[in-house]
Order: sequence, then C-alpha cells, then structure tokens
Amino acid sequence: MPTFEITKQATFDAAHHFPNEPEGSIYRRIHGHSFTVAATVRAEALDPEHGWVADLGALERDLKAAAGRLDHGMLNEHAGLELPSLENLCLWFAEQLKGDWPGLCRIEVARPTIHERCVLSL
Ligand SMILES: Nc1nc2c(c(=O)[nH]1)N=C([C@H](O)[C@H](O)COP(=O)(O)OP(=O)(O)OP(=O)(O)O)CN2
Ligand SMILES: [Zn+2]
Repeated sequence: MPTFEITKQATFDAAHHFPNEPEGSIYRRIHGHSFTVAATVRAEALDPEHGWVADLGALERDLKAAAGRLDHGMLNEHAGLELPSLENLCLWFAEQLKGDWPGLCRIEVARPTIHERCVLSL
C-alpha cells in the first residue's frame, strides 16, 4: 500500500551533561549544542477536504512548542532527560507529540554542526 510521509523540522539550542560518565570525561562537564528535531507523520490516504496528510502548519506549531520547552535550557532538568542523549531526546519528543499525532512514525534528533543524529522509528 503506498503511503505518504510528511516531515517538519525545528531547531533548539540547549546545554546538557552526562552525570554517569567517568571523572575527567568531557561529557560529564556542562556543555551545549545546537540541535534539530524532525517529526514525520504517515498516512495511507489524504484528507479529502484538504488534499493533504495533515496541515504542516499544525505540525510545525506542535513541534516548535515542544522544542521551545527545551530551548536555551538545561536538558537534564526535564523528566526523561536525566541522561540527555540523542536517543532519549527522540523518546522525549515522541512522548510530547504522540497524543495529538497518531500517525507519528519517525523522530530524528541531530546535532548538524558535529554530524551526529539519531532516528527513532515508531
Ligand atoms: N550514542 C550517543 N553517544 C553520545 C551522545 C549521544 O547523544 N548518543 N552524546 C554525546 C555528547 O553529547 C557529546 O557532547 C557529543 O559531542 P562529541 O561527539 O564528542 O562532539 P564534540 O564536538 O563535543 O567533540 P569533538 O571531540 O570535537 O568531536 C557523546 N556520545
Ligand atoms: Zn553533548
């Protein structure tokens, strides 16, 4: 069955640290990154009234709202981000969005400036 996937991306900047890493590890020290987050929603049929899977503007609003909760903050202070890896960020964004977006099928969180990313398939 052919499927459509629509994706919206947002950006945020945040600080974090990894408290379980060994003394002397640079990851233990508080440091910051610029992040992108992309959310993908899948559907097998288009909304016949609009001719789209869902309004990308609505997805943008929800994704920006979630990213805004992390922007210019300390990731470790958020429930679920006590160990603030890209992997746990994917889970955190999925948790924020899944209630309103039942077709959510993919979250990608990246640090583009250092060429790192993680993809969560749902
Ligand atoms: N699987 C994962 N591994 C690591 C993650 C992660 O989220 N998932 N995160 C980190 C740290 O956030 C680390 O700060 C990442 O930075 P790094 O790759 O070390 O790049 P830097 O620019 O900070 O350092 P360079 O030495 O210049 O590469 C680690 N691992
Ligand atoms: Zn880091």
